[in-house]
Amino acid sequence: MGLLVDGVWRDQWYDTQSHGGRFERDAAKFRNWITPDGAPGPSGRGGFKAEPGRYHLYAAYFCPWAHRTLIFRELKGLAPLIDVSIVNWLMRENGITFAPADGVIGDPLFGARNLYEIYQAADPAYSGRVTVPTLWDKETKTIVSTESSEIIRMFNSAFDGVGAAAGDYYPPELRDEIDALNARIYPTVNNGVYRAGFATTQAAYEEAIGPLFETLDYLEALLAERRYLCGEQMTEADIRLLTTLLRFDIVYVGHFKCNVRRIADYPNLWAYVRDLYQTGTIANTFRPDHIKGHYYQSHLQINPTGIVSVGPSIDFSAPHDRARLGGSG
Ligand SMILES: N[C@@H](CCC(=O)N[C@@H](CS)C(=O)NCC(=O)O)C(=O)O
Repeated sequence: MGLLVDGVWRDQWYDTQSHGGRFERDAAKFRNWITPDGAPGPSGRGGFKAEPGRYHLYAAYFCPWAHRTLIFRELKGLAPLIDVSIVNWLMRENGITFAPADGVIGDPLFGARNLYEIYQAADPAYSGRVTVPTLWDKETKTIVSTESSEIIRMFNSAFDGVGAAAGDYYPPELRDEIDALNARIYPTVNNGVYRAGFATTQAAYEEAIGPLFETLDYLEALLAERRYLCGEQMTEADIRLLTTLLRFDIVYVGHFKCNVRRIADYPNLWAYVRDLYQTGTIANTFRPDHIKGHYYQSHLQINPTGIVSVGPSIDFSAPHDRARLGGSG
């Protein structure tokens, strides 16, 4: 676990001391966009035209942010267009690695052993965190983006003219609603579990736990009436929530102390997770062994023995009965 400083790897855990025990996530530094014609996107520079075979996605099964991109790659049928590497779940002194193991897909471009080598290839003087997902451009030999929320937007539409599957998960008429949901769910739920788990003071932990369960309670009520967060159509907001909910009972309840309630205690949220999990080929992207291995074995500050919990046993393929609320998933 560490970061690059002027292109040199340094093994170092997150600094919470200077923020009153709070975990504060660094903003992603590569923020370019793939667009249909290579014109610049909302941030960064242009020159990244959507073309089959041009881009490579470095992803992880363990990571909720990378998981979003893997799900979008499935939903949009992008596997034939965008190759993928899957990193090892263990994150220790060399950070994220390609150490061979079941489910790991190594780096075909550089034969890298560690993800930081990809960042050094993009910018030999890079300073900052080295994270998954990382989207690489083989043509200009640089990193396009390290921000999952933006990578899924690119995957949603940029490749539509070059062979992506149909489907718009950020349709114009729902954008305001999706943006509002994301604005609440990201800080309190997606990042909220990390703010609880990585807190190093009681106050910082409690500061995260309250809003986390308030939002889950709110979503539970919303999903009594609606099959998906925005109604009958599955959107980006659902996928962003799903990757956190899939990890909740298996790691966040125990490892991150998010144990006021389990997802299994919320009838609507729990059925909703099963519904989404059973949609299309989403289940192919879910590897609970990588997820549990990562959290319990990589965060030795929280779990110094590195022992991985055996339970709980959860059947995500059990019937969900959500089709009664409409929609087609
Ligand atoms: N803003 C990034 C966050 C990605 C992120 O933090 N990924 C974690 C794994 S779950 C990571 O790579 N951590 C390594 C580190 O922080 O050094 C995104 O959403 O794409």
